[in-house]
Amino acid sequence: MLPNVDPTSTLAWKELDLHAHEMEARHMKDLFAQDPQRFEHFSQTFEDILLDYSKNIITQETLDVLFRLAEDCGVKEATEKMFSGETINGTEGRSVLHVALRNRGKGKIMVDGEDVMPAVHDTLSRMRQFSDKVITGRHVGYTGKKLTQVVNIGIGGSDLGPVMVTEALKPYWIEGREVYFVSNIDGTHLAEVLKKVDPETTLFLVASKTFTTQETMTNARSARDWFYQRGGSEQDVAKHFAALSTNIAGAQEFGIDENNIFGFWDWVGGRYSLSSSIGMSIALTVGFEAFVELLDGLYSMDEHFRHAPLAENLPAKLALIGLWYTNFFGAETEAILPYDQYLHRFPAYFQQGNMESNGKSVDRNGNPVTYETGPIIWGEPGTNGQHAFYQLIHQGTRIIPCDFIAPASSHNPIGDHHAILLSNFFAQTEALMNGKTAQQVTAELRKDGKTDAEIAELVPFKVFDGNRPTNSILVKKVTPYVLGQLIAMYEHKIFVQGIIWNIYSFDQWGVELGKQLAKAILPELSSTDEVSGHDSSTNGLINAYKSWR
Ligand SMILES: O=P(O)(O)OC[C@H]1O[C@](O)(CO)[C@@H](O)[C@@H]1O
Repeated sequence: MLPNVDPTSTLAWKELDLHAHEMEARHMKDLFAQDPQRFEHFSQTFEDILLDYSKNIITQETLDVLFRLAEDCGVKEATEKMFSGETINGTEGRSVLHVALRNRGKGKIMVDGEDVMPAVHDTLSRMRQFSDKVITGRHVGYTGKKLTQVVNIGIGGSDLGPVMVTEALKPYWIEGREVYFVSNIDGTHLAEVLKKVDPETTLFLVASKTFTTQETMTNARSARDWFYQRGGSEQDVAKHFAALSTNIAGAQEFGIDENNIFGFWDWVGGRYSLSSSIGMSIALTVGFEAFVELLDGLYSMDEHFRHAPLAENLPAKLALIGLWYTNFFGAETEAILPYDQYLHRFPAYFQQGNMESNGKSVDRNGNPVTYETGPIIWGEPGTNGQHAFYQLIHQGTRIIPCDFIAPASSHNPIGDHHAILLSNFFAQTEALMNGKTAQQVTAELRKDGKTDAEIAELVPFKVFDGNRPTNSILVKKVTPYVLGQLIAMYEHKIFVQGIIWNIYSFDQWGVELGKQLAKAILPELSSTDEVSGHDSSTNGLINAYKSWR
């Protein structure tokens, strides 16, 4: 059982409430002026990752009380429970053990009295054999050609992780390999991918934890039909289709050869599954060695998270700083802004990771929470975002804490591109923190030869209040290892926040209602009768669709 503490009942929460009122009146500029060593005091390096959290509206006192809140809510105790396989996913009665998938240590991890590590190692070794065979051409297609194209069919956690990682690790792709992803039920997604691949050289991965997800199964069946229409036979499915799933029977029923079924376990949440067999598309694209480096990175951050005290714990710090704004400053959203084109799906990946985990309004006792929980997560790579939505971050009415992420070294050191990119990163966080005063604006306008009247008119529009919080995450280079560390850092951030908010972070009941209703509506779309059983808006939309199609 997880600790069960209403965070608002703790002294720390009450102190934070009062302290936030004081801090609202402070400007980060002054905090920097008062402490010339603020960067040293509010930054931490872990291996090749530097987290600078000095540009936040915090003092050491803020952090101390936040750490106390985490202690009072049992974060450390809960962490141990997760790592030791306790049933912490209360509403589904499951352990939460994505950390076992990348446990590179020798320790056992027990679930219901059984060590899960032998099965994890066994699956990894089957994945290694299979990916090696496909890459080297020892597993070939039905006409004897090498399978150089991979199409991963999956959605949500069975798609976003592999998409994000394969994109992030593009510089590590094995030459000649191609990977495509089909997730949306919109036939366009599948059709456009199928235009690019050749049935003789394509390996389809049906990635679904449950092997029942409507979108995935529909896409998989259509892909198999396409394969048949282009000369593949039922026997050939064994060469061209593999399944990544906990539902072995379902995969067999689909016709997938048991040698091509790579299982995982119900204690792996979909959105935490990229290091399970769901990562097969990653291994097939960058090779198994690089996949193992990714696992090593995940493991190193898991170990750091598990053992470092809260005051030296990167995921815990990110979690607490985020919670500070969500619960005490009214922040509704958080932006993740990678200054690395390869990381362009990182925000989308953690949009699911965070919002599906902590988008909850009932606590672990089943009572409505009286405080805000998971923020809205969004983001785009810099510098594109600068020319799109940064205006609102700088001068809008809302506070939007932002994480800026960048590598010091680019995989593509063309001319001065990387220096320009990083100058923008540094400039943005500086501008968001410092802002620009009316005096500064006035002086600039005067220099430009504006009259006093013009200056008076323009100043209000050109002032930046600043005091907009950012975390800067600078890494040496985005390698598979560092990427693994970044992923685990954000995963554990989500975990810490969920524990403090006293919610269950590893279920997702909120996605069920829409699925149920869609199933009920589907037959109504093909009937000729006018639909009248819904509210007038839903009836009206369905009937308009039927008359227009
Ligand atoms: O891997 P599956 O079982 O197809 O599920 C896909 C996704 O659907 C969800 O259950 C939400 O609808 C996610 O949690 C999951 O990642």
